[in-house]
Amino acid sequence: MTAESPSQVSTDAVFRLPVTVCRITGFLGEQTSGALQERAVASTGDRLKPSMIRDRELDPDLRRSRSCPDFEAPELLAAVEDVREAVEHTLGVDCQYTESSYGLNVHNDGDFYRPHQDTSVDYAPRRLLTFVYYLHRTPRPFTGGELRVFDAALPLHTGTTGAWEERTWRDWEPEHDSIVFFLPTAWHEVRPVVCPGKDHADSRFAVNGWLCAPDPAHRADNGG
Ligand SMILES: O=C(O)CCC(=O)C(=O)O
Ligand SMILES: [Fe+2]
Repeated sequence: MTAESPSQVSTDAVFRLPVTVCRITGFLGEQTSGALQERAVASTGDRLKPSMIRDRELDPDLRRSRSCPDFEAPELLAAVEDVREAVEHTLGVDCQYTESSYGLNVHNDGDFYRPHQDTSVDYAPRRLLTFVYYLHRTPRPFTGGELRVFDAALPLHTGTTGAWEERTWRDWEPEHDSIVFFLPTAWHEVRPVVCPGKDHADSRFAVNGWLCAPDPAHRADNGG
């Protein structure tokens, strides 16, 4: 062993760590989730716009779905607040003084969202926690549409990164009335949806949002 190479670990070695996803099924119960599902189905026509990436760009190679940014789901937000502390403990994040932002995303036949992160240093850095709540008709009228969450790949030595093709992952079913929470830094994607009938009511509906650190510019005591 020489001073220059004290370790036998390859310079290409990569740590692969599972990313924690906190998933709750039967979250709102049959009646509340059914009512929310009906409101989601009723969001059609002009209310649905092609989904953007980074809140402002259309990129059909990266994301294909439609979104309703002004969808209201106060009962869901109240339930998220009820489990917030438990989720914080599980994921190791503090969201006590956060503000939420959310919208409805609709995936129909052939729709997808390629691997991405919900936050980065220069995009939406105030997002601290991602949540996605799923709604669909029963039995599930589509296949695919799993939420794929990639394991983290950390180089042991600076200068090497895990090759994208060698990534490992876990898929989560977008089951009606289930919700997942994960850190917005996690790499994730929506697998392509197969919904042969193409009926809007048969879509994969998801209320997707974030708990965000407050913007200092909006503080009530700002400047005081
Ligand atoms: O619908 C999902 O499962 C995830 C959606 C998503 O990743 C996003 O909107 O940023
Ligand atoms: Fe995302």
